[in-house]
Amino acid sequence: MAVPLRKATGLYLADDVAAAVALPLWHNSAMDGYAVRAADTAGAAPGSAVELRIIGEVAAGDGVDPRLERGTAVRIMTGAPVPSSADAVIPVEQTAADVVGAAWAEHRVLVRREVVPGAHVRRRGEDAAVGSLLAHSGERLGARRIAALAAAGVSEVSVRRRPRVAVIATGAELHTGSGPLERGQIPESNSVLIAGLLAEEGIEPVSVSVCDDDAEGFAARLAELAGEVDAVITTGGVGPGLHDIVRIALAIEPDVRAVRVAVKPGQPQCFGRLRGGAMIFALPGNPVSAAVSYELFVRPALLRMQGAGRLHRPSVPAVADHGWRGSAERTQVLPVRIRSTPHGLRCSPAVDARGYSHAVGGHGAADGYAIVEPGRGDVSAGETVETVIVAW
Ligand SMILES: Nc1nc2c(c(=O)[nH]1)N[C@H]1C(S)=C(S)[C@@H](COP(=O)(O)OP(=O)(O)OC[C@H]3O[C@@H](n4cnc5c(N)ncnc54)[C@H](O)[C@@H]3O)O[C@H]1N2
Ligand code: MOO
Repeated sequence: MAVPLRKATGLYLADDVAAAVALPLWHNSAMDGYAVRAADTAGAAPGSAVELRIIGEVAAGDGVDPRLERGTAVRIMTGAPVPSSADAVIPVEQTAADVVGAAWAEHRVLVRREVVPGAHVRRRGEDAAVGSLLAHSGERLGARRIAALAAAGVSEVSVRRRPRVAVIATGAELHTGSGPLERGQIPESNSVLIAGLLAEEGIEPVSVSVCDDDAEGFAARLAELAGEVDAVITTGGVGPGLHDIVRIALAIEPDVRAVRVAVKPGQPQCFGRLRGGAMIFALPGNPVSAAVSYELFVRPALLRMQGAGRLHRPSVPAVADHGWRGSAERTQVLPVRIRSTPHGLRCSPAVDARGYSHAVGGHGAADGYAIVEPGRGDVSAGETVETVIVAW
């Protein structure tokens, strides 16, 4: 879909974008000074100044093109078009004026240094030629890229639309109101987490709801959403428990699989496509498991739906400040605090590595995750691990 450039921040390009005009648009001055013919400054030196006659002035925004004859100069300001008959600019500081004490000359300027052709001239197209590609399909339109396109005369871009996403947190224990917590109740946080993670990607969920462990009500809500949205993200209810209604409701879906992924935390999940058309990402209820699963599986899928060229964040090595217990058979994804030092990144566990799928508090202080491959065993202080920074 085509959108005005100024409304496209955070969206992904559907097409390559070429410069509509050259950058810079025309030869222009890099300095406040005098436009000259470089040849006219031949022999100029501190002891033997060359005098040039001033025939005019060009300020930024002026459309004039004064014609320089031999031995003449034009006052010119930064960004103004260099007269077609000039080939260099001399900064005002490298000249002397015809009035004692004045910075700028009125009629004649004294030049005390030779200049070469092209000096202080920003050449047409030196940054980008007309028609050259400034952005490519699949790239995210950040502020810098948008500014580049605006400068190159682009006013509209073709982008992929953001996916429509619904979020449902499930669990009879979840308390969303402001009243007192009864025994067995906990404040609901997963829908806040998932809606927030979506917002970080620029996606405003079309609906966010919290559902108690009523299997029929959940199935009905899911059927309703399946035809309306591109993806449904649920949390909780995927374990083998008696009340794990998400797993139970999804069992009748032919294109949804219940899996146990080899990641700690985040084992039980259900993924696939609902009969109504939407993708379903049924994440485990433990808050850190839900966050890790979103990062590993949901975020890349949502980026893919938008045609993004980069699906994964870069992983960066960091040295462990403190050791921790590893995970024998599964890939361990450990919330870590990360700090930058003159010798590189350092990391330390933000949670107790022995068990943290529930540790929503420590997870909140994490800057990223350490990704420890299966079979590596415990990580000792001083060892290097790969980390992915998710909040900084
Ligand atoms: N017998 C077994 N029990 C469990 C297994 C297993 O394999 N066998 N797996 C464990 C693992 S690992 C996980 S993860 C969980 C997955 O269970 P569910 O997806 O059914 O999650 P719940 O039981 O609904 O909740 C787990 C935990 O998280 C809290 N929670 C859930 N939703 C929210 C929310 N929206 N906001 C805040 N906190 C939430 C919930 O209170 C539980 O403490 O199963 C294990 N058990
Ligand atoms: O594998 Mo569960 O998702 O740890 O907590």
